[in-house]
Amino acid sequence: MEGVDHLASERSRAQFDVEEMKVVWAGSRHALEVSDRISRLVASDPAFRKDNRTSLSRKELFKNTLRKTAHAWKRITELRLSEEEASRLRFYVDEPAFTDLHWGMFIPAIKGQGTEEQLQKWLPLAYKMQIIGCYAQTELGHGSNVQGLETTATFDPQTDEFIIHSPTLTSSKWWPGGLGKVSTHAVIYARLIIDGKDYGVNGFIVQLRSMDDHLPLPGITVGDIGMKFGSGAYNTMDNGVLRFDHVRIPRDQMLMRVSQVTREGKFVQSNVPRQLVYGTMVYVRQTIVADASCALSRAVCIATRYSAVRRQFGSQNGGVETQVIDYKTQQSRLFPLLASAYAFRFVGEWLKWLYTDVTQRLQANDFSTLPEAHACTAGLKSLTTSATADGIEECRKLCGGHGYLCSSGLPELFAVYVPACTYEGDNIVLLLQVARFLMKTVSQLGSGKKPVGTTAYMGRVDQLMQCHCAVQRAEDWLKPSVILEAFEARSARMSVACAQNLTNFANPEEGFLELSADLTEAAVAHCQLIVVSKFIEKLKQDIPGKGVKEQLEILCNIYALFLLHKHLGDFLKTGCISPKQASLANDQLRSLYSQARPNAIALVDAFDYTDHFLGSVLGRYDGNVYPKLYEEAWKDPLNDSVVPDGYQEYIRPMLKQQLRNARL
Ligand SMILES: CCCCCCCC/C=C\CCC/C=C/C(=O)SCCNC(=O)CCNC(=O)[C@H](O)C(C)(C)COP(=O)(O)OP(=O)(O)OC[C@H]1O[C@@H](n2cnc3c(N)ncnc32)[C@H](O)[C@@H]1OP(=O)(O)O
Ligand SMILES: Cc1cc2nc3c(=O)[nH]c(=O)nc-3n(C[C@H](O)[C@H](O)[C@H](O)COP(=O)(O)OP(=O)(O)OC[C@H]3O[C@@H](n4cnc5c(N)ncnc54)[C@H](O)[C@@H]3O)c2cc1C
Repeated sequence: MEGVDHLASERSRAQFDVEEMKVVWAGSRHALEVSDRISRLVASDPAFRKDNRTSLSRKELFKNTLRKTAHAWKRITELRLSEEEASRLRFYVDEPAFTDLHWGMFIPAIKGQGTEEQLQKWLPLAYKMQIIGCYAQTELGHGSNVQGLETTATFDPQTDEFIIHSPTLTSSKWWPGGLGKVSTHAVIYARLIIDGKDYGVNGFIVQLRSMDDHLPLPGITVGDIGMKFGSGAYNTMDNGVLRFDHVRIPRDQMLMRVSQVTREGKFVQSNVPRQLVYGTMVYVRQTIVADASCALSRAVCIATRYSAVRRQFGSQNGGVETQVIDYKTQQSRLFPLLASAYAFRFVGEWLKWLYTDVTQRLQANDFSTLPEAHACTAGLKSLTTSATADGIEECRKLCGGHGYLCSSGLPELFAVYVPACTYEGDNIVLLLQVARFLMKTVSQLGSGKKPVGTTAYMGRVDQLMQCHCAVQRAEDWLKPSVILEAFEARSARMSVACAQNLTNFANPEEGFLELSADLTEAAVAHCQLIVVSKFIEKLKQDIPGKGVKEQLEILCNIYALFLLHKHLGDFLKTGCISPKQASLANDQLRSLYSQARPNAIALVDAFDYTDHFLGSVLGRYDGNVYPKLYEEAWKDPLNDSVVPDGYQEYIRPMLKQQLRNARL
């Protein structure tokens, strides 16, 4: 029935103030106001319609994206939206586009690695979109191994230029989003060669296309790399291929904050660490963690609403059947994902703070927290994107058969999201970076250098190697100190075990390769500890609103105990908890699911997603699923005609043949 809220009774069961929870989710009252206003603006604009994406051809899809991005830019300028509002608008338009890379990587790369003069020259053009840029680092032959990039930038002292060249097929730039068909400029990464000497990989601004007719400039070959996973999905993006044939750029187009090349061709290293060349990746990894909570919460919102609408079995005396959300198995799959969405939100907030802090320190030439910022952004990007990709797929299964329909919104969400496990650093490669950081931390424990920040707990390693979990009753698992100690002990013991195993190898690098699977598990344990501890820290804040803090406490405990249950092997093997304590944790978890149940719909309402953004018949706010699913099916282009195209050509002759055979 149109206009009826089928989930009203669910909403009336909520034991907390949903409006206040919306503020917590958004981060502040101001952020909620902006987000709410902009999401409605997008939802009410027919130009941002997105329900036809899966039936468009690649060319139509791409042109449609160009139209939407142009319209979005028009609205941003007409309404004089602030940077915050404009970024929310792009978010709610919900279509991967070249603008993500222009605003998300090209501009940050110039900001982070350019000199003051370079910022003055390039940023105004980029901010007004008078140039459009992308981030061209990865090549056909190398992505993870940035030091293995082959593109060269050779300094020519005669002309005061760099000659950018792709010496091999594998040196072709491959993957950069926005490169294939749109970008006029790119920040490219190439080996700096002066007088035959290789100074490693640096960033350069290169113009790719003519500002008059958009044709590639001389010496440049550029195009799209082809269709990607899923229909619609990430195919709105023109991931590209790019080759240079001795393309000349002025010397001042090398990004020179980290190192400089003088007019005489002298290489000068600033007093900033070389790793700052990788700075844009640190920035983007941090935004990807925040984005993980958005993608996961979206899938969870769909699966939770649908689980409350869907009924199967359990009818007594002809009464209504059981809502599938009331099955404990459904709860044990769904509620940890709901809790994870909140956990990732808060760790994302914290990571943003850490990033801002490290940026301010870098400006004051304090580089001391850079290794930790790198380890945290790399590790949390890996942890949250892997969990989110798996979580979206689990939500699809939680919706049964209907979850497999594009109209559920889940297949496209999954297809758009999964590459997050690969881009901005393959998730395993990033965990190995965390593992290196942990092994370094452990190796320095006796040296008097006290671990700080997220590894501060390692400073109590002696105690953590000995401690015994104090849990005697299931309720003991609700104490934050008990949870923290278990996670700290598990992480410390796994790292120490790896460090000890490494000493069995004469060559530490060989040992690192041999033990790399164990090392990634230690890294995961450390990253999960960070997420759990940041959730617990969040709960120490003053959180207004009836019942809001209580609900968050329930979710925090679900998140921690679910992880404990999932990684029981780690906790038992390291002797952090006993089998009896593991079973008490499981009892507590079941009880927490029951406490979360009446609040589940309100907890997903707190994400404040419009139906337009969710793009899901199953996740509709009003729960009016069946008539809309039915309606949606008839909109499929296959249903444009009753008898399909191809009947005369293929079906009819086959049927006739069968008829003839039968008569024989
Ligand atoms: C609508 C919502 C929008 C949300 C957000 C939108 C933004 C757009 C988002 C998505 C669109 C997709 C865009 C995708 C873009 C890309 O994929 S760009 C390409 C990204 N590529 C990678 O991530 C490559 C991964 N590889 C690396 O990062 C590195 O090469 C490496 C794996 C770290 C290894 O590097 P290397 O071999 O050079 O280094 P090591 O020898 O291991 O380490 C040397 C020391 O340096 C330290 N280090 C390494 N990296 C960093 C860093 N980034 N910062 C600081 N320090 C770093 C490392 O720890 C070593 O330190 P040590 O010597 O003290 O041990
Ligand atoms: C949708 C999408 C958008 C992208 N956008 C951009 C962009 O805008 N700009 C850009 O420059 N790039 C972009 N990329 C490229 C992306 O950053 C790389 O694909 C990514 O960094 C992974 O590198 P790779 O492809 O070389 O993987 P590989 O490193 O070749 O990975 C292959 C396998 O090898 C494993 N492996 C690799 N090294 C190790 C190791 N040391 N130890 C153990 N296992 C290892 C990995 O775990 C993986 O299983 C994009 C990629 C995708 C999919």
